[in-house]
Amino acid sequence: MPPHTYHAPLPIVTPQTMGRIDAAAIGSGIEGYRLMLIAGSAISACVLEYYSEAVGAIVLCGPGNNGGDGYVAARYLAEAGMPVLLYSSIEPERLKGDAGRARADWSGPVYPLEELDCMPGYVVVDALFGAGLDRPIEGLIEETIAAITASALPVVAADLPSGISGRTGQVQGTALQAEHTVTFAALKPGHLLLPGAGCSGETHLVDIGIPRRVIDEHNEAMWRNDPALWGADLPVTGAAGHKYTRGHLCVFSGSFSHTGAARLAAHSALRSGAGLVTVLSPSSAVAANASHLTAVMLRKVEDQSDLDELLVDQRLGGFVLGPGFGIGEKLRQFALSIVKAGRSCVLDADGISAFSDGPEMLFALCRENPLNTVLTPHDGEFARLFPDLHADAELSKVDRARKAAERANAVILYKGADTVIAGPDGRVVINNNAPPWLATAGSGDCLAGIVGALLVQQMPPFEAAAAAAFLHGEAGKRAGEGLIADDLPDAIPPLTHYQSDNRGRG
Ligand SMILES: NC(=O)C1=CN([C@@H]2O[C@H](COP(=O)(O)OP(=O)(O)OC[C@H]3O[C@@H](n4cnc5c(N)ncnc54)[C@H](OP(=O)(O)O)[C@@H]3O)[C@@H](O)[C@H]2O)[C@H](O)CC1
Ligand SMILES: [K+]
Repeated sequence: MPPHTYHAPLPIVTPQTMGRIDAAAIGSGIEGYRLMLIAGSAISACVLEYYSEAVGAIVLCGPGNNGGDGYVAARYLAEAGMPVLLYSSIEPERLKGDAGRARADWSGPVYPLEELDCMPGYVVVDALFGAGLDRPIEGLIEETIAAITASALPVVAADLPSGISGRTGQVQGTALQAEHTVTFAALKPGHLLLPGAGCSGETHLVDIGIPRRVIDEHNEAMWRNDPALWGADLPVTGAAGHKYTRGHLCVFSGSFSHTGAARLAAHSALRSGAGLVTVLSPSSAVAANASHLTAVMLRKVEDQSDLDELLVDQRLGGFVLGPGFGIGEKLRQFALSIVKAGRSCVLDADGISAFSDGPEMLFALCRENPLNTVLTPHDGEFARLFPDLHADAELSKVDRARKAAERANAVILYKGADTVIAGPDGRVVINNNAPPWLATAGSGDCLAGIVGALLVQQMPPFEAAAAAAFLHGEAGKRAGEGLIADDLPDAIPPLTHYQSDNRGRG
């Protein structure tokens, strides 16, 4: 298969920055109302494409420019011959600026929201709130959302489903569930972070005429995960390559009854291109591991002196520590000596929980040996390691991951259906290719193995973590619904499929 050529990764911006982008575009001579006309026409086009059989459209307009988009969409839908019923949450005379102009250009009746009747066969256009939502929805609009939800009418949202914070993806009081969301110029975190991602349905990103240059000037170092970000950093196996040039990864096994996790990670690592993979096993588990391993090698590592001996071999480029290992002093000492030795280290599962009571020494060592460590917490593990960040309701998952990466001096791969990867330098990607059935026992062990494999193949850790999350998602899709973790390693796609020359990298 030929390598993909990607133009550019999709930037993600917060609604606050989007406001600045709008202002900059308008300041450079682009007329604001023109942006609204294109936005409204895109919403109308979405309705006509997906709901051409609808009896009509119920358009709900709010107090700001999101409502303005609704008036424009209503006009285009009516011009296309679709019956339109338009309801406003405020007296229409109060609309100002571009939204006021959009209202003036709408020649049909405007009904107060109180009169809304969710008639069967209609499609709802939600233009109540977009980027400007800044507090919980209550009162009449809350009741309206409840009525639409109860009616099960399909919803097309303008910019964001009303009630979803574009910055955090969190529900502000209550929120509409859209089948389609039409957004403008750039994705917002709320389209990709849960629960906003789920409420958005299918998200359509529309170019409304804001130059890419203006968006790039306001970039927040945040992208949707995409091979365009890391395709050029994927390891290339040249004709002269041999197994040592492809890196040697070691994966620690747990004790006798906890060996499967390490083997899943090890198998995934080999499938992700590591030249050699060795499972490091305590004596009690050597027999159990030996009976299951073929291409993966096996070595006894019982205690610190065994590990010290191993660390003398510079060819052992990286370690995966945590899956099935057990929480305790042994894990902490192993982790600290690996990081101290300047080796790549993926700390997963118990490898994270073991530091709940005092991660400072680990974080300090990571500072001395930057670009070596990747932490892969799920939400519970994140809460154990960064309780203050986890408890801060003001922070989005992106904010939490960023602050954690900065504090830990390590790459944070914050797992979930909306996995966020953050580097200590502030870069962030949000991954959105994981199918729901990827959430299965052992899936995280496979992911840790993929990260480790890419690290020992000399991929920089932020790119390695982002690529691993993406490959893991693709493997989940390839293995299909009903997969178990044992299926995942063999479903990892070939890396060459995603190699690129990175022309799009900004
Ligand atoms: N991105 C683009 O390029 C374009 C986007 N457009 C659309 O414009 C909106 C953003 O418009 P804005 O007017 O800034 O904000 P909203 O329409 O989302 O909200 C309007 C006001 O609503 C009030 N508010 C906020 N939360 C609540 C709440 N929970 N209950 C009641 N009222 C609420 C708030 O005003 P206050 O004075 O009451 O504080 C908001 O200011 C964007 O999403 C796009 O759809 C343009 O079309 C141009 C191109
Ligand atoms: K909306």
